[in-house]
Amino acid sequence: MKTNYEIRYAAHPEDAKSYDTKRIRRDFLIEKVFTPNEVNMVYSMYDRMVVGGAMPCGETLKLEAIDPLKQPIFLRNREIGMYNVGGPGIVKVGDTQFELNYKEALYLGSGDREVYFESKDSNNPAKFYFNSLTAHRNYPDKKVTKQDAVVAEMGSLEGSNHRNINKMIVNQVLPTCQIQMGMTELAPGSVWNTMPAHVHSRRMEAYFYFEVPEDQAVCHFMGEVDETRHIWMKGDQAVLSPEWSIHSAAATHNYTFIWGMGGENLDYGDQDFSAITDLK
Ligand SMILES: O=C[C@H](O)[C@@H](O)CC(=O)C(=O)O
Ligand SMILES: [Zn+2]
Repeated sequence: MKTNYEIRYAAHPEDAKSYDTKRIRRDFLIEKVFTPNEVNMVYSMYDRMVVGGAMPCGETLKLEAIDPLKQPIFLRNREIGMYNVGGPGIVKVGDTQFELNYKEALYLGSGDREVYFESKDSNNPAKFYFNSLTAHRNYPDKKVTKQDAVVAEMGSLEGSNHRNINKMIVNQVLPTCQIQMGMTELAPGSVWNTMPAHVHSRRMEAYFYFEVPEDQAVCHFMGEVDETRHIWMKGDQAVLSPEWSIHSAAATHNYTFIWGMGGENLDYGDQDFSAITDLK
């Protein structure tokens, strides 16, 4: 197995205004989340969230304590939330193991346990997408499925944004230090997420898009309300959303995405919305 990581620094919104396409993509887009038998991580300076993916194809992959942590064990000072977006998989943590099927989630609290990822069938590999944030106390590990979710049905087909927001690793379901994660599924015919758009300067966020057909694309919008930019994305890619940025997308097909947040509070509803007609 191999672990790859990179550090991403945070940007001032005044500076980000002048970024060209290449720079926006380099700083915010995470193109390669999954590579067979590798663990990929981006250590972001936005609330020190680590965004990554593990795709075991016959090998057992370890969640290694990458150098920027300066810790011997990944979970020593961190909690992690993850989703399996591939075939049936197993996550081993200490003496316990969790079976995660498609779209099932797992929260692991901080503490000195090693984490290993496995697939049940290397021909149909599991793909674990994860977000990790610093944590200064332990909360119990918990597998979370859609049955446990707090579901918000939003939008309409007429508005091209009919979707279910499945709030899964959130404070109504289980205690966490910082992380709040969920999965939003768009109905066929709907392509817009998070419109009207919002910001929450109390929390940063990461989006991971999947269930996007190979020949289709997602146009993710970011930036300040009156200074937006876009990033064209494919399926199985993630994007960082600074605390000053909107985060919304339209695609050429319906899709599903996983959102994860960290920062000042655990209040999902603490969002500052802007009128659709105020976007520039
Ligand atoms: O702060 C919350 C996040 O941006 C998402 O949960 C929004 C979302 O899934 C949607 O409206 O489709
Ligand atoms: Zn948000």
